[in-house]
Amino acid sequence: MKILQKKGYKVERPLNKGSYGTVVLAHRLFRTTRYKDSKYAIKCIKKPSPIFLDEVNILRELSRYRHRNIIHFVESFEDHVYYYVVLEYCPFGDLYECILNDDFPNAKNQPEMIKDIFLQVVDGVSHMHSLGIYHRDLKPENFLLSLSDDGNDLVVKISDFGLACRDTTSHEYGTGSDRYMAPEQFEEVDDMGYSPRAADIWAIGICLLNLIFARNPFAYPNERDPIFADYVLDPMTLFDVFPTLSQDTYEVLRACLCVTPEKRSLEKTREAVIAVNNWTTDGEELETIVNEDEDFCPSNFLFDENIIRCTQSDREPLRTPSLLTPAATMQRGLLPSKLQPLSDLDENVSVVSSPQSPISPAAVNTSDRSYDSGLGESLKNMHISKPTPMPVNTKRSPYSCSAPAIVFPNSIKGNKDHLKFGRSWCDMDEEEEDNLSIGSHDDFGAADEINAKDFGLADDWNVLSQWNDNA
Ligand SMILES: Nc1ncnc2c1ncn2[C@@H]1O[C@H](COP(=O)(O)OP(=O)(O)OP(=O)(O)O)[C@@H](O)[C@H]1O
Repeated sequence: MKILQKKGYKVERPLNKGSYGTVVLAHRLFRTTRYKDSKYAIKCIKKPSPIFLDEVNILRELSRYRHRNIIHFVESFEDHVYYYVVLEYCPFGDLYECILNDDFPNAKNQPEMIKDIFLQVVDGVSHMHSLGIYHRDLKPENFLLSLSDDGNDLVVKISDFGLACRDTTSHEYGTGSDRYMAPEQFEEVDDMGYSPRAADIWAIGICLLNLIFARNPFAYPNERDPIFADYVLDPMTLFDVFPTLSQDTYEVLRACLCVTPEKRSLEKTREAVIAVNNWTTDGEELETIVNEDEDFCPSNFLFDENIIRCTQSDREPLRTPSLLTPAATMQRGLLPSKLQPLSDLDENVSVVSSPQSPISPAAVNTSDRSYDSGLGESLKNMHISKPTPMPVNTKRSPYSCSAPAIVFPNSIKGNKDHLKFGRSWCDMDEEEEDNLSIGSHDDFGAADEINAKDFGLADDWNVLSQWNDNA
């Protein structure tokens, strides 16, 4: 019995690959009141999984409220190889891809778009926090994009709750993704733990910079990263890292990227976002022109095929796989095999980097967390020497240059060895001979063979295919 077919799903194609498995697009073979949509995303998580049960429990709770900015969970089941998590399908992929593909009109010509997206992120995070749920891995890959029911609005959905927790104080350090982690979350400084709520607020501040500049400010939030060290001394050094950063944007960052966790506030962040007129200083003229000519309309943007590329299965794998900490994964024999292909990140980074962002492939060592945030490499390529630390209160240092390109190193997930996997919710009787159907049909019903290699989606999909062959 093929479990997906038995459950009423037919797999169309892989969508993307995360750290714990492959996400596929499936359509419903038959509709009922429960399954109103024709298409669903199914996250296939290879067993054993240290995150599955927590993720499903949290998704289940969140889905009771059907908040528009939180991904909707439909159901979960399993067979002997995989756990399956069925989610609403977000046809426009994730924010990471949009940023890298330059699908989003940048900050200067679509300021309202950035504002709209970011306010939705704030809304989703506020809702989650009001339920006592903290995400701990907020990053552009985990913001999916969909359309409102009337088709007029772009809707952001927060997804991937694999690292979410309910603890108001967490002691799981190094959980999340380096570039998005709050400093107190990155490594243990004292025995006091950290607030996952405040850590989420930091992460969305980094996401805002991604949205506006397609760059990350810090490789990791530690003073070994010279940009972060400068930032701790004086947050205004961000004006050097992002020379066109506007004062309005800086005011938003002051509310969410405070080094002191207690000073971060979602409410203040929201207020500051609402007050933004210009995200960058170089867009003021253009903004006026755009705003005069045309009202902002997300649906125009979304349906323009030349602008947006929806989720494509031929795209590159994710740049931000979330991992268990190396020691924990190796001990458990859980090191995801997709770790090895991460070296291809280097080539892709150079492709997607803007011309003024001279990060060379060699500059980004994804297997080693000791790389710097790229400024040193940038300076080397620009034939100028590395700057000495900036004096406090200097608004512009002599080394103004772009921040490193948005590159996404490994996420490090906390050790969840303690988790046990209950099976009460699943289909215990459907564990044999279950497999994925890999035949797909185009819109006209023509069968189409899926070739995993073409999609660049490595191991899991190959396993699924072989498994299907052997069935
Ligand atoms: N509901 C969905 N609709 C469309 N695409 C989706 C959906 N869910 C996931 N995806 C795609 O699959 C990717 C991986 O999903 P997800 O982040 O849930 O997996 P993961 O294994 O937990 O990844 P991570 O490495 O971030 O921990 C997403 O970034 C997105 O591109």
